[in-house]
Amino acid sequence: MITIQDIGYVRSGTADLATAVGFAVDVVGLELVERTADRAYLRADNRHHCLSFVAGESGVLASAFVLADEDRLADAETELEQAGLTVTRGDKAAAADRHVREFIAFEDPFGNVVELVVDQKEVPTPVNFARAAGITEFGHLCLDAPDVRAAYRFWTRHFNMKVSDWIGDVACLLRFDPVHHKMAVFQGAGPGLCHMNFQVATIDDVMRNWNFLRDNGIEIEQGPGRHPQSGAVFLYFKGPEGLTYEYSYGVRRIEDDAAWRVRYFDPAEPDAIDMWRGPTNRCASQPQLPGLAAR
Ligand SMILES: O=C(O)c1cccc(O)c1O
Ligand SMILES: [Fe+2]
Repeated sequence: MITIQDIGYVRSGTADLATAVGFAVDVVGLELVERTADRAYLRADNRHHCLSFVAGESGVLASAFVLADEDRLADAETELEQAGLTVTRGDKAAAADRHVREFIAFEDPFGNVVELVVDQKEVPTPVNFARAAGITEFGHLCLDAPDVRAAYRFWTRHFNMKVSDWIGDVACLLRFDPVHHKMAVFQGAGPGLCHMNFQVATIDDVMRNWNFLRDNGIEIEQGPGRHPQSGAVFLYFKGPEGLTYEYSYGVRRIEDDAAWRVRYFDPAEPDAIDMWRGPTNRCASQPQLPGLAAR
């Protein structure tokens, strides 16, 4: 069993570094920590970064989770290899590029590249947010997979993940600490990053951000709404090259693990992911729950 302590970062390729960084800073509100000719690192909390852009082909390169130490990393490598996966060890330069001490990489059964890292650099300086979006932290990441049930089996068999809620067989919300989910899998045609989430401090931040995004002509994909699963008030919007961002406030915590009963929501219901039944504007690259076809 591989014990994940936290989510680490999303690493994304971009064909237009300046535009990707401009959006992450000026629109999302993240702090630009470091920028070179072909790299940019952005942060939302005390992690050195939770999002990095690499100049080149656009598209997600990896999603990272944090393990406790190098012995756990070695055990993870063994377990994944025994499960038949190909695992590669990052060399010193690659680790430095990720601001971690050590890492391994593998592809999940659907081709999502996952990195398991040890000692992600912590930056104690308060985050110098580019915009007062109210961000408190990198909240969760959501991967795509064609078979969400199989993804659930993979992530719960080899990792300390538990399902918190299902949305039919099209979405699975997973936890590894008291937060309702820091990882999710949504049905998609192939591998991919469905979205990355940032928690904001208040419901007012969600609504202020909504107005800010609309005033600036940003494509709102869905929300403001309230997820019936985590209870969070959310807003999805689209960044350059199809990267979907989510702000949310008020995610539920599951303090009594043993007492939690997994729930199974019907994706055909109009309130499957938004109890307010608000409009949606999701496009082909996004998971489209059957009940949410453009209304
Ligand atoms: O927060 C949630 O419950 C949630 C539900 C459906 C889809 C999501 O992205 C979520 O974050
Ligand atoms: Fe989400």
